[in-house]
Amino acid sequence: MNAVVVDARGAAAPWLDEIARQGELRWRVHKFGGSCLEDLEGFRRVLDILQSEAPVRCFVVVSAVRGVTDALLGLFERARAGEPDRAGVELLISQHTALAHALAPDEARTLAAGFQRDGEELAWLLAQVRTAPRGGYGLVDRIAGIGEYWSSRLLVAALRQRGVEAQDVDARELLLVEATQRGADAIAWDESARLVAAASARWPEALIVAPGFVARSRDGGAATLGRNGSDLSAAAFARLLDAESLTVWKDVAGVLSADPRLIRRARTAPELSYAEAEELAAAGARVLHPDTLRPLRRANVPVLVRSSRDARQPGSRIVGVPTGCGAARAVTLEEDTVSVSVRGVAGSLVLSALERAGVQPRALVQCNARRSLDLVITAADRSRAEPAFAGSLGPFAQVEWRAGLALLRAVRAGFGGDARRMAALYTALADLRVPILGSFQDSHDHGLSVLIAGDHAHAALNAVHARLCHGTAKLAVAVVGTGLVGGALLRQLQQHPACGDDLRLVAVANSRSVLIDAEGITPDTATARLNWEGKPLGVEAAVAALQDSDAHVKILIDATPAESVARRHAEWLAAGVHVVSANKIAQGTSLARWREVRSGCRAGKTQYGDAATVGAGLPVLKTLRRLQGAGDGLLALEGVFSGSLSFLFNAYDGSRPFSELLAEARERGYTEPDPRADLSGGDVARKLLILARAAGIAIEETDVVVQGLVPAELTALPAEDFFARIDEVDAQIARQYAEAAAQGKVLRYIATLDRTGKAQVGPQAVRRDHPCATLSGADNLFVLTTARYHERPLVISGPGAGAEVTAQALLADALEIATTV
Ligand SMILES: NC(=O)C1=CN([C@@H]2O[C@H](COP(=O)(O)OP(=O)(O)OC[C@H]3O[C@@H](n4cnc5c(N)ncnc54)[C@H](O)[C@@H]3O)[C@@H](O)[C@H]2O)C=CC1
Ligand SMILES: N[C@@H](CC=O)C(=O)O
Repeated sequence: MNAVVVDARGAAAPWLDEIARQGELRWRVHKFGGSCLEDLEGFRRVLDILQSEAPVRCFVVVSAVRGVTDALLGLFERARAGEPDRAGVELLISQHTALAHALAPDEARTLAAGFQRDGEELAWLLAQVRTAPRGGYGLVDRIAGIGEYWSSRLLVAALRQRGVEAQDVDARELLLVEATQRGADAIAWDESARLVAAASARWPEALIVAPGFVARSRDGGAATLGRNGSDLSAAAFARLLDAESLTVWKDVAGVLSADPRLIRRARTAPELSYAEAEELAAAGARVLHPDTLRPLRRANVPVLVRSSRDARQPGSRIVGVPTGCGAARAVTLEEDTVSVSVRGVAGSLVLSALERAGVQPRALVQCNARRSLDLVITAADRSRAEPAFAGSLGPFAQVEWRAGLALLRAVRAGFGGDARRMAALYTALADLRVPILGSFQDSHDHGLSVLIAGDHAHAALNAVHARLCHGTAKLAVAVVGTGLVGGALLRQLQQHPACGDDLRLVAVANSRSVLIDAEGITPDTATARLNWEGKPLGVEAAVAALQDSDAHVKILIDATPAESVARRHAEWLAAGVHVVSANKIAQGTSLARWREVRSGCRAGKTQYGDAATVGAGLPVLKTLRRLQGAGDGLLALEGVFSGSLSFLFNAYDGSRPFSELLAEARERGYTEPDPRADLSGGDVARKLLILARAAGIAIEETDVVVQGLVPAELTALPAEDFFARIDEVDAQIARQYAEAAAQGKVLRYIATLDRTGKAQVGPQAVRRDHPCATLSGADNLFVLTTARYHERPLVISGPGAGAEVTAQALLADALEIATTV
């Protein structure tokens, strides 16, 4: 079956039919720059990447080995100066021969012989340079392109050595260029398309490798595509092959949100539009040349920019309509600029004067009504612009210059129309007390530029980048525990609209490993990445990641049952990290530990989110605290505080063993990781202690009378042995149930507390119409009698266990802290 090919260019493109006839599989084009092929290790990384691509149809475009094109141009210049450098030629031959021996021993001799032959030809060409017409420049394309041929041959041989079917093709037989044009405009698209279609019909189902940078001019001579020409070659092949994608492999992780030399925390922009990427390129970001993007944009071929040094990273994706969060894709800074304000003449006159002087304005605002034009040019261009104005603007023009400025640009489509984003930019500058001397929205609305004094430039870039590109960095979160509750939390985080923007997940940990990513972890991928990339660093590493983060609010979420994690809560709180916990140990064990948490909060001016620890997020603690705050003291508290025990006793009627119901409660995620924590009454006792202390009743663990359901001899057994003897629990429950039934009652696991601190938890036989007897599922019940809720108590009831409700309590606590800090 033939693939249906739609010509995204909207023009007739007969060659596409030919490509389509060759089968359903679309090509993926890969481009490896010299930085990827810098040495043996670089080649090996490239080979690994390509091996993992099979069996997709790959068309690979390669640059010369790093430094080789410059070396060839150096040889050319020395030849022009009459200093032929035979040793330089030999050096290149031996460099490539060594690579051949290491990468493809089976074909090394043939490759070496080829390099030697080409080397002889190179030496001959260099010898002709001095006497050749046009100062030898007619030969430079033949000389400069040799490196690409050599690296493509090396790569093919190395692939074959690894058993990958590969074939090299000569790009000079496929890409035709007009000598009079430059960049993408130079490519003779229709003729090149016919050549590619005809050649590709003969290509086997193999990986094809072509040298980048080189092409053929219409007169049949060798041509090259200029500096960074390999990127353009790859873009041209991607368009001509109607490729599924073009991946440009570099030594950086993608398109960065700022110049990494200025912003240490510059991060990879996950997605950009072609226009945004072009805007960045025009603003000087060394990503992809706009010439590379233009043909792809027209053909709508997605471009991936990835690092061959870390092929696991997804890199940046450049597409027609990007999605994703983040207020700006990137922030750029042009230093050494000057502003010029011209009044009293038509703007068109000013612009043509600049054009004649060869000066490209970096930003401009025209006000027709006031016949004024404000524009920004580079300081270097001023020496050409000033005389041009003097000669052509006439006597009425008022020209005002201001030097020592910098142009800071936030790149993102629609930025200038989004009040929230603009406000974020202005606020970042206002916080630094940096005056905005002018603001310029580009005509295509791909971003907004502001003009500031040059001496503020770096601080301003930092602040704007932190505010716009790092999410708003309002809230950084570390999640410890990725089990039932932690897993549900990660899913909820993924769905939350603030995620990735205002809220950044910087660390995830479980009992085995920790994953840190200051740029933000996509919650969806967190567990997979933790398993794959995590390191056994301990929870402290997650806390350090929070502390390193530039977010305004840093929150550690504890979704573990671990004592070792709970033990550190107070310390982290004191160090400025807010803690949100489902883990009840820090507040529900000794009074001293509860007090440490309180003093941690005071010392670090931090908050402790504990809604999940009682009633799985039912608004019990919050209500109790509000009553306390208003002077309404607790007189008594009674109810069912365990979701799992509620479920067990609501369902138990003697027809199924208690242990069978326990298995179901575990399956539903109601029990503690070790269900004996529930059956022993320990979990309920912890909740009672947390509630009592929140109500100002400072009782100790030993003050709670606990009657459990686990026979004493089973409490200390390893879990496996306990489950092997679970029928002993069944027998005990069956007995207690029968005794209660004989009195016309049912069993419920009830907690009680009075204002004197008398506290107990345990099974009770209650009448069938008792409020605790009328619950269903895993519902909890909290009956609060207070000074003001005296005649009729305040009752809170609802699901008291389960991963989803518990996770939402954690998330809600974290968001509440973020908004109240
Ligand atoms: N299941 C429920 O309905 C509710 C549970 N909770 C509490 O939530 C917490 C988690 O419960 P589940 O998710 O059911 O447990 P789980 O056993 O499914 O998951 C526990 C997670 O914590 C990690 N962990 C254990 N020790 C650790 C350590 N020392 N350092 C780092 N990570 C460690 C484990 O690797 C695992 O990822 C418990 O404290 C539980 O009491 C609170 C309210 C309701
Ligand atoms: N295991 C607990 C879960 C919530 O804390 C319970 O059963 O209530």
